Parts: sequence; C-alpha cells; structure tokens
Amino acid sequence: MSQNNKAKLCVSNLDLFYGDNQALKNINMNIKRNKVTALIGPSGCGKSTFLRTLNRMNDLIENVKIKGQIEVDGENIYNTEDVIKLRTKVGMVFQKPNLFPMSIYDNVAYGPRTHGTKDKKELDKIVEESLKGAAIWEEVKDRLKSSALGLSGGQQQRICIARAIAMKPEVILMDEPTSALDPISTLKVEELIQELKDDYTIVIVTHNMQQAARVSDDTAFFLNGELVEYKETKIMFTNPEDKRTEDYITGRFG
Ligand SMILES: Nc1ncnc2c1ncn2[C@@H]1O[C@H](COP(=O)(O)OP(=O)(O)OP(=O)(O)O)[C@@H](O)[C@H]1O
Repeated sequence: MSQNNKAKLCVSNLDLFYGDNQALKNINMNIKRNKVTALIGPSGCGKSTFLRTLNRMNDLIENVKIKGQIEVDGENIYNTEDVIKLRTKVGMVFQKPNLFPMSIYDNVAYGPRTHGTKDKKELDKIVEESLKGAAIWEEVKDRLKSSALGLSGGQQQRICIARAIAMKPEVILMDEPTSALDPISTLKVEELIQELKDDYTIVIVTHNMQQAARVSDDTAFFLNGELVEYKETKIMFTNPEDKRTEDYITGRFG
C-alpha cells in the first residue's frame, strides 16, 4: 500500500458516515509528494469531507464514523494519539481567510509561539520566511504590527497560507482557497500554489475547473461520495475515461 515512493498520502478503502448517511464510499487514492492534487466534483459529492479526513478534522464533528486507512509517509494517521502533531504536519487553509484580530506578525507567529518558540529573533525569522514563502512579504514588511484584518481579502488569504507555512508542514490542504477572492488575488494565490509545491504536497478542493486545470498536476473527480476518476490533470481534461467525468468537465451537470 505504501510501497509507492512517490506517494505522500495513501488512502485505502476509506468509508465515512455522518450518522446513517455515507458521504465517502470506498476511496482508494495515492496522493503524490511535491505535487498539486485537485479535488473536483459537484456540490455535496464529498470533496471537503475527504479533504478533512486527511488531517482528521472530521474528528471534531459528532456522529462521524470512519473506516479504512490513511497513511502519511507510511504511518496510519488514525492510529496516532497525537492529532496536534498530525495537524502540524498536515496544515490547512480554509475557504474564507480566518485571521485572528491581531497584528500581521502575531497571526503568523501564533502557531510557533503556542508550540513553545519564545525567542524573539527566532520568531522574527519564522515570520519573515513564512511571509516570503507566501509571496506577501514585500506588501506587508513595513506594517507587520498593523492589524491583519486591515488587509484585502487576497492579502489575508496569503497571510493564512503564511500562517500555515510557519508551522513547517509537509502537506497543505486547501478548501476552495480562492472562492472568496477577486480574479487578480485569485491569480496571485494560484501562482503561489505553483511555487509552494517545490516544498510541500498540496491538495486543493476547487469548484473551478479552469483553476484545477491551471494549478494541479493530478485531478480527482468525486461524485456522490465515490472517486470516479483520478489521473494526471492534462489527461483528465483532454481525454477523460468515464462518461460522468466528461459530462462534468464539459459542464453538462454540476
Ligand atoms: N457536518 C456534517 N454533518 C452531516 N452531514 C454532513 C456534514 N458535512 C457534510 N455533510 C454531508 O456530506 C455530504 C458531502 O458534503 P461535502 O461538504 O463533503 O461535499 P462537497 O463536495 O465539499 O460540497 P461543496 O462543494 O458544496 O462544498 C453531503 O451530503 C453533506 O450534506
């Protein structure tokens, strides 16, 4: 299962139930390291649910039952007691920027501080590197002490990415990270995603097929909780195998 050296995450026989409602049905998927993998499919097909299983965010929801196995670097994440460590390794960026009402600096330093980094010089370094990594340093370097909530939506989303990077994750999960952004900010975040894959494994949920085609290396198409098709993005968008994939990407439904 985890013999595939390229795979960062190996998902096998994954089922997920919300009460009696089965939201994920026997998902099998190897997600490649240092690649961008897009999850697409119509509303309610299970994309966000699947994304959340990858760092156990569904644990926080009542009545959820999960079967099957998810390995990160060969380790089953549902066996570990240390969920905090898992979420450090597998970070997440949400649909809407969700910064704290504090300064830009304090937002980025928040995670490292709560994990015990107190040294001012070290924090300065982490903040600068993370903001550079999220391609927002030049825009904010002279106002690090100002409120993060004074930034534009697109800038806030890049600060959220910087905040994720500050924890030194290996995988970054993104749930429709540009859906609340204007086209120019969207483009900036898309460019950033492309740059980030040199250092991280990225899994992104998107409703926007052009976006999946622009940013991802591999694409997975979900429908009614099933993984219908999963392959290289280039091939998926030019030569889909399954009629349902073709119907979806050509805009016939969803
Ligand atoms: N917290 C929850 N409790 C119960 N059912 C849920 C919960 N979250 C999602 N579901 C159900 O699970 C199914 C999959 O939802 P999910 O949000 O994963 O789909 P999605 O593909 O991400 O949709 P969208 O594109 O609209 O965000 C839906 O039937 C949804 O109603």
